[in-house]
Amino acid sequence: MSKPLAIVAVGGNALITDDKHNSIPDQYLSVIESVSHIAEMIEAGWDLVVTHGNGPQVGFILRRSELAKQEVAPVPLDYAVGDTQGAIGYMFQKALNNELQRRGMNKPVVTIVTQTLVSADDRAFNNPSKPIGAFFDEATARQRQQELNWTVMEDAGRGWRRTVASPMPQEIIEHHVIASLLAQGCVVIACGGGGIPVVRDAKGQLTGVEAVIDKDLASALLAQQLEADLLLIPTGVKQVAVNFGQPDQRWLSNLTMAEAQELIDQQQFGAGSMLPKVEAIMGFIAYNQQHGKTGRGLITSPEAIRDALEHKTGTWITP
Ligand SMILES: NC(=O)OP(=O)(O)O
Repeated sequence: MSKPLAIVAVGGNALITDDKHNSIPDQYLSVIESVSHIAEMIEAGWDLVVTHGNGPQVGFILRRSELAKQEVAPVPLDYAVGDTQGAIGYMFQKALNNELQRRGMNKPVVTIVTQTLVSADDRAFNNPSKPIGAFFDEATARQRQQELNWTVMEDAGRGWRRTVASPMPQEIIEHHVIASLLAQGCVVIACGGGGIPVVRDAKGQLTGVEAVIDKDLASALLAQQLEADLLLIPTGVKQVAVNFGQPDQRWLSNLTMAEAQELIDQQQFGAGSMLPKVEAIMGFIAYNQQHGKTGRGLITSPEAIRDALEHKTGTWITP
């Protein structure tokens, strides 16, 4: 009997504990911490694809490129996404290799440069809404907007950031390769930063485009294409809450699709924080409902994954 398959989608922000700890070695320490929980799932019998965000990191690459523009040619955004797939994938690959070896598990780990198909007509290209890079105060963000032609926005109460276009993912181009590697017993790291956004012309040729895809949406699409049993989105809290941060805050163990939609309509989930996670999982569940599949969705913190899989905590989203 084949093992159950989980897609685990780790956020790029989760690798950066605060703005004083955003160096590559600091990020690697965060990766080491998160892979210990991921390795527990592998030990418990799951096949795994680890996907990851790249919001802060891709912004850092663009900023380095901007600062060095007198000396070296700039990095186009699709290549910057590719750069983050390599660098963050390397962190997860190395840390997972070491953690599995420490646990006596001989399992290959591999990172796949992943392209994600988007539509050239996606209206997101006219409305840059994906925050990337560092957080600033409003005055600094506005200054960069004027001087460097950035688009900027306030990000979920945490500060101001640069924004780029974030079109809807339509297809994970390499999903058959990922499935084949899973069948060979590999742990696969894929869809980094939501995948490198590409468009396909009438002759089937792919061209990279300047955007950053939401990693939760790309992970949900990959979960559909691989017919995964679980889409797991680790985040900063053990459970989703209603009235988050208020005296009447209430943690949720289970959310049906109808309940989740009602809470979205009540604007209970923050744009750019819990909302995209809930919506991504709802998209996965809706696809499963339409196609007679049973895959489920779970939101919890990395350290609570084991308990959440035993339904002791976490928020499960179900039909
Ligand atoms: N690409 C992406 O969604 O990255 P973050 O999760 O880091 O924002």
